[in-house]
Amino acid sequence: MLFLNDQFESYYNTIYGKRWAGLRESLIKESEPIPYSDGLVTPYMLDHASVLAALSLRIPGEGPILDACAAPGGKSLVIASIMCPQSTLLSNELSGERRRRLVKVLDEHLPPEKRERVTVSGFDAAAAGGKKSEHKRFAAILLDAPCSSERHVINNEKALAEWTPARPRFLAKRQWALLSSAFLLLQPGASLVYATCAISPEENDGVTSRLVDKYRDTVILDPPDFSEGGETQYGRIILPDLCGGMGPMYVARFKKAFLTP
Ligand SMILES: C[S@@+](CC[C@H](N)C(=O)[O-])C[C@H]1O[C@@H](n2cnc3c(N)ncnc32)[C@H](O)[C@@H]1O
Repeated sequence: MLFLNDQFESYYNTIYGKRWAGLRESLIKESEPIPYSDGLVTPYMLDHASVLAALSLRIPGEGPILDACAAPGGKSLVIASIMCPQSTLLSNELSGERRRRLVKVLDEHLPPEKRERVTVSGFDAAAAGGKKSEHKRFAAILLDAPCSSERHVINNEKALAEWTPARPRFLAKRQWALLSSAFLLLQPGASLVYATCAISPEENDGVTSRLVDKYRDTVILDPPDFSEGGETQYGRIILPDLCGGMGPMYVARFKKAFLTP
């Protein structure tokens, strides 16, 4: 079934030009998740682009890792499967209902020795940076932020009918609150990955550029290592039209510098 919204078409046509028709078609097709099974008790179905995003996080030798927006838990499983024995993972999710799903996913897929090092919490990750006591707490942070999710919107009649350009604008603001908060929670020298499944650059690079501008003395851009997709100004984006149906997935990676006195 093909749904249409003129504002949506015009917004993405302006951004992607001639590429939009093909990209649109690829977003309408169902994604094809594959079983991720490394270090898990039972495989979990994940889009390969999500695996690449989670694997982008530089895993510390020790210390607490935060998955700031974790439900339903696919990326937490990937991180838990590769984290070092001296590390713990805090899988955080604001929504109570989604948090219950997260716990179930972790319980079902992680072996006991990994599961006992993963804790689930439910704080507002956008507000956590406002607490000085939380600053520099984490040795690595994954922020897989709530986003435009155009692949969902384009396939959902109601969501598409309700779409206006205010949606990416609103979500970019929400992502900025989350990203700037996450940066404060990060230890000097630690790795931060900001990922979304949005194709709107107002989110993605638009949000990353605010971090780079605001913390220019302490943010170090650390582009992700994977080669899938294309480079953007600050990160990489995997789009389904040119990546065999994978994605969308935008990934930017940063390190926090040690400030010299
Ligand atoms: C893109 S989804 C995360 C997907 C997840 N990382 C995975 O791989 O399965 C974003 C999640 O962030 C949660 N969220 C939204 N705002 C939040 C906030 N302020 N603090 C914590 N979680 C939040 C949403 O409820 C949603 O479950």
